[in-house]
Amino acid sequence: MALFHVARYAGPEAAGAEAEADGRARALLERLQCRARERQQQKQPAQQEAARASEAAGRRRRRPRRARRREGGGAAGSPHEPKGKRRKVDDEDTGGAGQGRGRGRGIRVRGGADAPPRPVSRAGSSEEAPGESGADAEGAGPPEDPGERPPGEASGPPARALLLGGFGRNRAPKVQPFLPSWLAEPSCVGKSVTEDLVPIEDIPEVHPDMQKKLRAHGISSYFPVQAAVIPALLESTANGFLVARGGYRPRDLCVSAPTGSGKTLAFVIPVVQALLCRAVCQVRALVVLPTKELAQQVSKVFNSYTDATPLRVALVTGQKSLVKEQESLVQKTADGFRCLADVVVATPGRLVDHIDQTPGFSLQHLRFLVIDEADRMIDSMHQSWLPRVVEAVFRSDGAKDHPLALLQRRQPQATTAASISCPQMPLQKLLFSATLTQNPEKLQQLGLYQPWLFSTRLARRGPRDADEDEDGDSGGKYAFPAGLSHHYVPCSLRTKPLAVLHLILEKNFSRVLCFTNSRENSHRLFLLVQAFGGVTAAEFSSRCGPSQRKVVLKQFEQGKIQLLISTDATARGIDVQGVQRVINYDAPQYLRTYVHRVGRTARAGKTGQAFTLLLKVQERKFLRMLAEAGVPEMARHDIPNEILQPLLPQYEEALSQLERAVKEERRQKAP
Ligand SMILES: Nc1ncnc2c1ncn2[C@@H]1O[C@H](COP(=O)(O)OP(=O)(O)OP(=O)(O)O)[C@@H](O)[C@H]1O
Repeated sequence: MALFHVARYAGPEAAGAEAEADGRARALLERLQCRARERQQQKQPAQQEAARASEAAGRRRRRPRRARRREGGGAAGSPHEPKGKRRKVDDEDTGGAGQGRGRGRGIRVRGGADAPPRPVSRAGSSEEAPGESGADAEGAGPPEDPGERPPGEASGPPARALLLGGFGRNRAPKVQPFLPSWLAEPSCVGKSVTEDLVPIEDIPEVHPDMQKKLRAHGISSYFPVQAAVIPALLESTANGFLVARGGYRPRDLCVSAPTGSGKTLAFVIPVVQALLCRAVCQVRALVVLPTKELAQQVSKVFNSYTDATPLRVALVTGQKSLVKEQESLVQKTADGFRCLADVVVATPGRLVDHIDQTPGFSLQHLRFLVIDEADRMIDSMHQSWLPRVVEAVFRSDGAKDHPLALLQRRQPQATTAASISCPQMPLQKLLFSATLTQNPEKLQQLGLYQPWLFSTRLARRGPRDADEDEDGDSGGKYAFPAGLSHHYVPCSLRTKPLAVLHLILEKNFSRVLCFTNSRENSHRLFLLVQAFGGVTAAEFSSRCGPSQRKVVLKQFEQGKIQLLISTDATARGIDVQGVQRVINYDAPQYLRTYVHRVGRTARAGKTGQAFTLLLKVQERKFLRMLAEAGVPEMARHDIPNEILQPLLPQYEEALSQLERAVKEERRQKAP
């Protein structure tokens, strides 16, 4: 854009000869340019300072405001213009130099190459911010007569000129995510439950009586996770469970190992052994699990290792009435209450009910808090069960002047000479899962003390990786049982049930656990399979009552049910012997769900197969998710239409039966 208009200067002098005027104008122009340069050089330090300030202010300003200023304004007298600046412009306007001075300063910059054109006279005053260099204005648009530049002046901005702008947001420096060292450098646990076995006698810390019990249960060697965790846990109870070694608080343990790798015994054995030396029955170990069935399974394992000992195990899941459960926890005596359970296995909701409503139920002597399926339990933290437990553990009985008040448990604080001079029973948290989160933020909710991680998988780079599991994405983060083979079956929505029937009938699959994504899907598939006939099937979901679920699981375990159609209620932890195949009728949305579902087979070193039925639209995403998860190989298993053809007539008949059954159910439900 034009910087100045020589003709306007030429005006008064042009009365005589135009050429003379032209010459004078040029001379004047050169003089002005010289003066401008001189001033520029004099002002350089101040300008640089101001430019820095302006740049900083520019960065703070929001973009639309900047744009407004550029457009409107800066015009002299603009209400947006700072007062000082306006005054300066006014001074210049009245200073007599008029356009000449304006030109001197007019060699100032425009806000940017894309700023809208403005009248020359305003251009001079609108960009009056100190430190702006007019030289750039020349650079911003060609001068009307480039030949009139002073010799040596380049057409581009001079080297020391300051450009307005630089408002572009500077990118914040990238922060490298990092994991706390306990997460980044776990104690590695062997993966193979067939090769990395440790004979029972190689861990002498386990009491001979306990070893005998293990052998009686058919266990001659420890699985890798047990060989790592049992000694670590026993070490923290080496002086009895009341005081940790040296009076120091023991570290909390986190264990991440594949499904079916024996995590349950990894805590049952040391906890039982530690409590065997207790004198008075108190709740010393609390195991919290997400589902009733799982709690029942774990309490069964505790029972099998505590029978013929004075230790008592109570199960509180809501399967029995509150009163019945209360009777298994406490007994009213003449002088108060007597505790009846050393180990309590509970679901979180029912546990809180007992903390609130069971008189005499105390957790003040709790030594071990086991959180099984820990990642799932962290998800249920909104129920606030953990703060309630911790509060109950450190509940004070009042009476500070009581002689035993000194020995009363207090919330742990920093370890100091004073704090260890009066040792108290520690509370140790033990976390177990096949898909333990590595997200430090999530783990922080558990208030772990110097946690120690045992893991079969490689350390992760950063918490970002750890976060991804919730999005269903990961990078080789979970270990799968070695004996598990993964398959997928491409099919359409219509042929999905047929594919299941084909796998069971034609391939002679027995003891199959089939997962759907909702209880409605489970129910309908069950009705359809029943209507089709030839398969002993059952359903397992929240549609069934607890007792019905218990019966179904038992029958499935006994081999009386060929196909168990279930929601994710059985996806975690359930240990049913002899499950040879898992079918994902509905593809799981998240990797964690996949890991747990397929982990119901190929347990304890056995082999198993997992089939996932995939619609065309699901194929790419699902296969990518598993590839990134480190699934060794995903075999494609095509079922050609010709194979399904013979099943079709029976299938069509079953479909119409299903339709009638669904209608009938709706009719019955209708008010
Ligand atoms: N040392 C061992 N030798 C032989 N069998 C074992 C051993 N330890 C555990 N098992 C058996 O392995 C099976 C799986 O164990 P467990 O249920 O503890 O696995 P898990 O790691 O907790 O699996 P999930 O993550 O699915 O809950 C059980 O049937 C158990 O009896």
